[in-house]
Order: sequence, then C-alpha cells, then structure tokens
Amino acid sequence: MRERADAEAIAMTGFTLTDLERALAARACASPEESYTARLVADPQRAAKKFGEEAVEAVIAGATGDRAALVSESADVLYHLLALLLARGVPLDEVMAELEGRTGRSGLAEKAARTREGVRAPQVNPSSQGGRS
Ligand SMILES: N=c1c2ncn([C@@H]3O[C@H](COP(=O)(O)OP(=O)(O)OP(=O)(O)O)[C@@H](O)[C@H]3O)c2ncn1[C@@H]1O[C@H](COP(=O)(O)O)[C@@H](O)[C@H]1O
Repeated sequence: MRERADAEAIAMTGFTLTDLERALAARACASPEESYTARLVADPQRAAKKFGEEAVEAVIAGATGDRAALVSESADVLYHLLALLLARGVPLDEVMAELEGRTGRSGLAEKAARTREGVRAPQVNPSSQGGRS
C-alpha cells in the first residue's frame, strides 16, 4: 500500500531533471555566498568529490534497504550529478543522447559482447550511437 501511494505521488509531479538543470544553470552565476550550486560549479573537483560522497550514501541506503534514505540520497545524487555536469560543461541532453543510443540492446548482450581482456567487441546494433564505458 505504501509503495502504491508513493507511486501515485510520483505520478503527480511534473518536475523533471531538465527543470532542475535549468534551475542550477540559473544559480551557477550567483554569488558563492548565496548559492551552494555556484560553489560547486566554480570548483569541479569539489563537485566531483561531493557527487562521490552522495553516491556512497545512496549505496549504503540501497544496501541496507532504508527506503526513505534511498529516496533522499538519490535526490542528492541527482542534484550533485547535474552540478558536476554543469561544472564540466556537459549538457544533460548529451547524457540522455548517450542513453538513447543504448536502447534496443540488452545490457547483458552488451556485457557478453566484451572480450575477456576488456577489449571492446565491434558494435552489432546499428541503431546504437556509441559504446558504453
Ligand atoms: N536540490 C538541491 C540540493 N540537494 C542537496 N543540496 C545541498 O547539498 C549539500 C550537500 O549536503 P551535505 O550534508 O554534504 O552538506 P555540507 O556538509 O554542508 O556540504 P560541504 O560543506 O561538504 O560542501 C547541502 O548543503 C544541501 O542543501 C542541494 N542544493 C540545492 N538544490 C537545488 O538547487 C537550487 C539552487 O540552490 P542554491 O544554488 O543553493 O541557491 C535549490 O533551489 C534546489 O532546487
């Protein structure tokens, strides 16, 4: 029941990562005294470090099965990932295009296509725009 209620609440929000990306871009030029985003964008190394810290916290929440913490930490991860992308001049659209290029091919098929030495086998899906790292 709880999970169904959560799903209904999620369906009601129209807020997207693109909305958040726009909000961060608007804050990036603010004073670092006024904006946490501006601090991160001014210092990509710090943005990367914070992203890593938040990712680890999400890992712990996921491993322990703490649902509320996983939601909260996932929000931190997404925020910090967008801040890192902004700091490094990578538009979210570029990441989405990378993901779109992976559609139509199972992750397991891609994994199986790799050689044991880690050398990438030729891509067999013509719709795929690029490989995975
Ligand atoms: N979504 C977020 C968001 N999520 C997390 N955080 C901040 O991320 C920080 C990380 O949490 P920590 O506990 O690690 O913070 P900390 O220990 O104080 O951080 P450090 O001193 O280690 O850098 C906190 O200060 C949170 O407030 C966020 N800060 C901003 N946003 C969004 O960005 C918008 C602009 O924010 P500002 O740039 O601060 O105006 C906001 O309106 C929000 O929409």
